[in-house]
Amino acid sequence: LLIKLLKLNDSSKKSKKLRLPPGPKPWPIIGNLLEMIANKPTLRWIQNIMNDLKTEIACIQLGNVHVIPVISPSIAREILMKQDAIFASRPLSWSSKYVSSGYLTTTITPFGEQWKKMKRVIVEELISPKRHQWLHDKRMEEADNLVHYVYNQIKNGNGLVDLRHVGQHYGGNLIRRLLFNKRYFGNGSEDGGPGAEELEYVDALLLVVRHIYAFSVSDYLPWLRWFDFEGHKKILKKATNTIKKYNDPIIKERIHQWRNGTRTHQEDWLDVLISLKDANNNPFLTMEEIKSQILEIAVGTMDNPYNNVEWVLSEMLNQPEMLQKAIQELDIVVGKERLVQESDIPKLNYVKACLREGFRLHPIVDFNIPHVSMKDTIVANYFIPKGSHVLIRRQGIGQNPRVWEEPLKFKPERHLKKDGCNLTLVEPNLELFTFGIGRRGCPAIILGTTVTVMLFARLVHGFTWIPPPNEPVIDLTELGRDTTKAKPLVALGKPRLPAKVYHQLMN
Ligand code: HEM
Repeated sequence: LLIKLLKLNDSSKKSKKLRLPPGPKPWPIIGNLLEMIANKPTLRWIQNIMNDLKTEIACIQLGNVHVIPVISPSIAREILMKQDAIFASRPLSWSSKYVSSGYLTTTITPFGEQWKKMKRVIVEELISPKRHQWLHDKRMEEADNLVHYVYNQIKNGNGLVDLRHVGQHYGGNLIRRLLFNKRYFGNGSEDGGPGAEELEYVDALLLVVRHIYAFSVSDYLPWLRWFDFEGHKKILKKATNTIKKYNDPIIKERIHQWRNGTRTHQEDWLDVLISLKDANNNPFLTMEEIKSQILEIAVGTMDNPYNNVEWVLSEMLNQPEMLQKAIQELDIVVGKERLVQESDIPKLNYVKACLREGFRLHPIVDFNIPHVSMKDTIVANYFIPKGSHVLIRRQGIGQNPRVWEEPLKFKPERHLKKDGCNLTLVEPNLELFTFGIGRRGCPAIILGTTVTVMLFARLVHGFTWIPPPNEPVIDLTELGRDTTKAKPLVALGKPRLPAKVYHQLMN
């Protein structure tokens, strides 16, 4: 025991010699929380601190938590590749516990057996290449509905289309199709658009995304956990309950159908989750696990594709020669007699270069999901205490002037490889941050890529887009509190393929 204590003392002396990354001087107990409260939005406050200190890694103390924002690819690699095992946990917070029904899920669940169990289920059972193939027709159904809906909106209106709305509901439709094999919870809408239920559902999913890691004071001072100063808990409770209001009766009914033998054939992810068995042939997942994992998947798949496509189209409407290049590629690969198919994706390198550029310049949130250090460690010669929350800043990395030439310019060409081989949205060097890497990296690279490319390619190949008359140059201002576009992208659309291509969708 004595030797152990001496060793511990020695290593703690060593680590104390090392400094924490630079950051504002913290107050006792509360750290920099007062500054955080006084400098909303927190994202901009943290960006300003790093800019003022000219640092690529910082330390901001919120209560007793060291928050470590990072904008350097090499430091990100040190954290997510070299020391991946140390940084493989997630924060404990009221919000993540509530949304995951007590950490029963994958993405927001801290490192441990439950996370391992659920991640294995996702990787092996829901998104394996074989399962991806199995779900192909369902994805195509929603890709067709996307074109059908936009076509109807143009035909029945003045040609103006809210492309944020379209992208969000394509994401919502797709995830409901994969999870529950349905587009509508209620009667839906004949033109292919959302009904009142889907509008409520998608709004609730987006509210959860926005508030789950929203820097609530009570998450950093556990003795204040009963308070809800910012109102985040109220919003999260309401949004989570709205999602459950739609999901849970379907899940309950389906479990009942499998148990009483009225359902025997798997059609979607929900059937797969219910049918999993343990070594004794008992259900592998409890009803609570299925409910919370389904909620998390719905939340986690919503935001990236629509945000990426909205920004990329906005940038390209302001630089029509780029839009023309993408259309040219699509016309060469696909022609004008049919719609884009998933099998075209490997050949659409310019299209993928545009989407990569969107992920570099305009990721939906600057902060990646926090990674928590499970022991004291050293990164970039700085001391990182156990329990620190590392926030890889996706936009900080993507716009880092040390890494990218003219970092604020939208230039898809920078991603094109000379050998013309199949470009992907992945960045193994972390010089941009799309799916992450390592133990906590996104397991759904194929699905995420497919959804994003299909949304963009179908919109650009199926329709001609120009800015609306009242906004000849698309306003590229970001919302203050996060990196989404301040104003939804509305553009003037016109079908560009022969009428029969759209009419086939109506039959
Ligand atoms: C374009 C679409 C998508 C993008 C850009 C994306 C990006 C990300 C990112 C950045 C992370 C966090 C990585 C980290 O913590 O270091 C993540 C985690 C995750 N994503 Fe995705 N994602 C996408 C789509 C999806 C889809 C469709 C699913 C469906 C199953 C999914 C499932 C997950 C899961 C389960 C995790 C958590 C992994 C863990 O904590 O172990 N993602 N994703």
